[in-house]
Amino acid sequence: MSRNLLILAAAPKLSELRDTLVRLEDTIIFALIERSQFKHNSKIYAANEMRFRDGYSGSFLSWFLKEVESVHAKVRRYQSPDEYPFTDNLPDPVLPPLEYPPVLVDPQSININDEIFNMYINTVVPGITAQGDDTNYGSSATRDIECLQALSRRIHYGKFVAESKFQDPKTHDEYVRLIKEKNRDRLMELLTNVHVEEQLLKRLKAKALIYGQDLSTASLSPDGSINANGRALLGLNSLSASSSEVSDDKVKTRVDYDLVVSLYRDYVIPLTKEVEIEYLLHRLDNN
Ligand SMILES: O=C(O)C(=O)C[C@]1(C(=O)O)C=C[C@@H](O)C=C1
Repeated sequence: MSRNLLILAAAPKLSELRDTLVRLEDTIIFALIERSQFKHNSKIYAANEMRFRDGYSGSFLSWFLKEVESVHAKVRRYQSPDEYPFTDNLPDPVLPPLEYPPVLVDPQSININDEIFNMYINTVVPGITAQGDDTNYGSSATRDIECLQALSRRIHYGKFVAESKFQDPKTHDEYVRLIKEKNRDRLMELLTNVHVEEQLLKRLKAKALIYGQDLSTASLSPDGSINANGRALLGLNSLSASSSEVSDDKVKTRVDYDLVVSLYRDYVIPLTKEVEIEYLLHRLDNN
C-alpha cells in the first residue's frame, strides 16, 4: 500500500458514492427544467452586450457568477472538497476554516470548470431552450448558475469515485501499477463499468420523462388521483411495467429527455471519467 494512503481517511464506499450520483441526477434534471422555461436569451452570454453602469465589459453571466461565488466563498463553500468555483480571486471566508476528513490527495488541484462552462453555454443552453429573447435575463442567469454548480459538483465527484476505486483492495495493486506506467488507456478500461453507465442512461431517460411532465388539473380526478389523461401525459403508458424501458412514441416534456440522455452520455460521464483519470495519474505524486 502507498504511504499516502496511511495519512488519508478511508474513502466512502463506491456504492455510497453512486447513491450520491443518482441523487444528483434529480438535481440536474430539475435545474435543466427550470432553465428551459426561459428563452435562450443569448445576450447574457456575450461580452459587451449588456450595458453595465460601472463600465464592466464581460458577459452578464460571468459577472453574476463572480458575484454569487464571492458570497459563497465567504461562507466557506469552496473549502468543501466537492465544491469547485468557476471564477478566481475570490474573497477569503469570513468564518474560521472547517476541518474536512482528508479523503483526497490535493483536492484543489483539478478544476475543469472552464470546460464545463463552455460545454454548458455552447451545447446545453441552445438545446434545452427556445430560440429568442424574453428579457428574463436575471432569471435565466440564476438558473444557469444552478445548472453549472450541479454539473460541476457531479463531474468533480469523480475524484472521490477514483479514490474509492484506488483504495479498494481488489484493484489497488493494479491501479498502482498502471499509475506508475502512466497507462491512461488501461486506467480508463479499469475504471469503466459499462453496465453501470447503461443502467444510468436508462434511469435518466425515465426520470427526465416523468419529471418533465406538466400535470394540469385536467389530468386529475376529483379525488386528486391521476386519471387516464394524466397517465398518458405522464408517459406512464410508455413505461413498461417491468422495467424503466421507454417506448419510442415521443411524449412532449418540459425538457427534451433525449437531450438529457445525450448530455450525460456525451459530456457528463466522459468528463467524470476524465477527472477520475487525472486524479489517478497524480495519485502517487508525493510518494
Ligand atoms: O460509478 C462509477 O464507477 C463511476 O466511475 C462513475 C461513472 C459515471 O460517470 O456515472 C463513470 C464511469 C463508469 O463507467 C460508471 C459510471
